[in-house]
Amino acid sequence: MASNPLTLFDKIWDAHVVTPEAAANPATLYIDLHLIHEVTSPQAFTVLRDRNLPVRRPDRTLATIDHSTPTLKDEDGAPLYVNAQAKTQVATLLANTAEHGVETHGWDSDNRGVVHVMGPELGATQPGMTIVCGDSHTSTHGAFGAIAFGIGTTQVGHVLATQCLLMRKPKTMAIELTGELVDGVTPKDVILAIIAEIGVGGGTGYALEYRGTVFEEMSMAGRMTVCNMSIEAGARCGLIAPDETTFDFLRGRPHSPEDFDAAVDQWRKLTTDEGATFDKIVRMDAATIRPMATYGTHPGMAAPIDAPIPNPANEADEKALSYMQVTAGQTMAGQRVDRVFIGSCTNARLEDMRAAANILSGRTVATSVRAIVVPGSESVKAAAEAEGLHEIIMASGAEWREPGCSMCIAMNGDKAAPGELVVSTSNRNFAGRQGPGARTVLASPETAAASAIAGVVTSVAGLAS
Ligand SMILES: CC(C)[C@H](C(=O)O)[C@@H](O)C(=O)O
Ligand code: SF4
Repeated sequence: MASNPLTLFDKIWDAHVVTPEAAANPATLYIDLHLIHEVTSPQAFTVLRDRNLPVRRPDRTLATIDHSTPTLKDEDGAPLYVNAQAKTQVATLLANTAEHGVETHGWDSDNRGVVHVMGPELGATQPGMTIVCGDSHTSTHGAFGAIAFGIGTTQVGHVLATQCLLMRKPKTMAIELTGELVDGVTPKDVILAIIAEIGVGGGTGYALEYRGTVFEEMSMAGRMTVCNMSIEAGARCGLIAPDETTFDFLRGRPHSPEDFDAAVDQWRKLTTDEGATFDKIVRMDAATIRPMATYGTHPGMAAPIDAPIPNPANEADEKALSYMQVTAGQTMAGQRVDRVFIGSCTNARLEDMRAAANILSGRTVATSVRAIVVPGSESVKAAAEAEGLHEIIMASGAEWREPGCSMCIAMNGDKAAPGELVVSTSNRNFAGRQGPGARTVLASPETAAASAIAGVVTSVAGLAS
């Protein structure tokens, strides 16, 4: 046992403290990587300009355009912006990053993508780092054993100017999954089950560490899906200790360390020491998890697809069920589907595209359903097309779009109509998230694809072959 056993979170935190926390003030934390996108950066750059400040470390800043970018182009290949505001946002980011010398993946980049898909693909996301972005799903990058969390626009300005952030140290919570997953249960089902168990506020004030064989055996894409939704449990961040799977993923990527083997030697130390204590431990049996779907208006309102929707616990739950047009005792299985969205920083990696294509292959999307498949990045799109996945997807009747946040946030032209039910692989099912009055059901790519075929919510197992 180490003399002073530490959690993974503590090790990374301690290595980045510039000035320690005191009763009166938070710690000053050094930030290794700052990811930026067009929605939360414009004001921050304006502040820099007003104060005549440069970007402190352009080399530790990486930009993309994703939220406001349309997923459709005109005949000449020009993006079909939904409105002038979206176009301006993108133009503003490109101008700001050009002025400050920040590496930017705009329309002309083969690596442009949703920020949380792109960072890892470039190898910019690495174990042991502190990573921030003006975006709540920055927790995704914790999949590599990094402390990664979302910040507000004011803080984006602080980091651009100083490469540091003021922050109080969160408490630590271990999420230990023991036992084996049942066949057909995906990482998305795992994280939806975890949030259903601990609640949308269950992680508030904590950094989560996902532990146990289930996560050790999970692919990087799966780990990113899990860590992505840590924020939906209220947690600041969520992380998984790096291992051979992590190192294999990062080897040879554009931003990976030059002396890779030396880096791996350091990264191997990034585990929670035996005997280290967490402020809280949650234990769950992996074998009890089933394919999940949400039935309400926050990600914690999730249940196995075939299980009865629970009785509302309070007025808010009642309102949520009424918004979703479902009643307690019904199952989500069998609910009529209008749209399917397979995409977002939760589930738009190559593995997710493969999972969707695998279900759609040789089948036809129900005539009553409009399904869109949106790769998370240009690299995912290219890799999927090289495998012919786009052809399988389009042959089923689903649309194959340009990379971006798309219908996850509906600020780019992709949205559902009032009352429509969308089975979505994204991470938020808040009222109106996918368009005013739209009803969102969060699920895995497998479930979303199966539901597109069936025309009703169904797990893959429930799909008549
Ligand atoms: C637009 C952005 C600030 C927002 C976030 O912080 O997460 C978005 O990405 C989301 O998923 O709701
Ligand atoms: S895909 Fe959705 S959750 Fe992810 S960054 Fe974009 S809007 Fe946010």
